[in-house]
Amino acid sequence: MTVPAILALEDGSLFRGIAIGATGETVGEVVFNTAMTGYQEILTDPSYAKQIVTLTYPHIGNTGVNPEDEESDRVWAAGLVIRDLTLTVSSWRAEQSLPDYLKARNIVAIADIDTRRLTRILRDKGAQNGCILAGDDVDEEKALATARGFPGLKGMDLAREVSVGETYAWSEGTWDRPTGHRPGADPRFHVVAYDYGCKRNILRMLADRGCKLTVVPAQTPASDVLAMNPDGVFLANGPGDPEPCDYAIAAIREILGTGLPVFGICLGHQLLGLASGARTMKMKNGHHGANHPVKNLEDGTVMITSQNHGFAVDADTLPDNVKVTHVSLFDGTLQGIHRTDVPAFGFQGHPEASPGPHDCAPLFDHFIELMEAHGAR
Ligand SMILES: NC(=O)CC[C@H](N)C(=O)O
Repeated sequence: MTVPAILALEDGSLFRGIAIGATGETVGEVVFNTAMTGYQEILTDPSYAKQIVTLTYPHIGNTGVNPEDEESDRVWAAGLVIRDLTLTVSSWRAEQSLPDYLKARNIVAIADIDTRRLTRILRDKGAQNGCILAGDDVDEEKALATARGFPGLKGMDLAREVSVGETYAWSEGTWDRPTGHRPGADPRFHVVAYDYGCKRNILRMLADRGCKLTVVPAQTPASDVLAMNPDGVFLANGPGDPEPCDYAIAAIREILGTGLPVFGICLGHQLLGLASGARTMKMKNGHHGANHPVKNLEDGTVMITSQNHGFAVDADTLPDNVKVTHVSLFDGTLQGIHRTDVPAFGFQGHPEASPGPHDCAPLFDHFIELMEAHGAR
């Protein structure tokens, strides 16, 4: 027995399909992600809070779900939109199938819709607010009104909502441990990581490189972080608009003033830009995928990167002490910055991948080099 579901966009577009997760209602900004793998990592990435994710890859569910692929302790995406759900994999135990995973976590999701048509609308008009209703009595007018009632992500501070409540220690590494360091054994650096919505693979990749991590809530004052005597400070990815996160911008500015090495990823990179005096802006489409080419302006090389952002640092607002290190070859937007006066840098993409290619892993090594140089002084 299939259960009906509808997706309504604020522009009035309607899509009729079937429910593959929980029944009920969800609302958020609808974005499309072009990655061909990694739906579980995408769903559990806290950066997707209040976003409904459309996967452009048409056939989803083939690989089931498993505990190793969780990027946080829950699903953060507000909903899921797919073309075609794999229903034929009979070998999955119930807890390993995508629909059961979504139902157990109360995530509303829709399948059997024309995701190409949806993606074209999002590409032409930019990210749209939308609503999925799933159940036997779905009401189109209600879905449309709910979509139009969503205020949009601009101006929304979500980092403080998704962040951890308590400080905790992290020492687990990745499964393949490319650097040969045994995570947790004889750490060389103490890194304090601001959790604005941190993905676990970032922490693992730092642990691989000899970092002992203390993960702190988004609103932790700089003085508390400095009292932990870190060798470097990491600024995590996270959801929402960076601009209203005034507590984070103030803390980062104070930390930058001490000359400690600082590394920011995605939201962390945007906050580093704001703390350095630049502005951020909302993009028309944003970048969500695992195949985005990014050029390193220092050596001319191109990396294929994993991306998930809807805001960006505005390249026209950079102060003199911030240089551009990377740009997107899709749309020319700013992808990386480095401060010229202090050892601080940020990257807009997701060098930890999960999902995605590993081309950007050397960015983690650069943070280690900055901490080595800082300690040697
Ligand atoms: N992955 C992230 O950290 C996303 C950053 C920010 N929320 C954006 O959409 O641009």
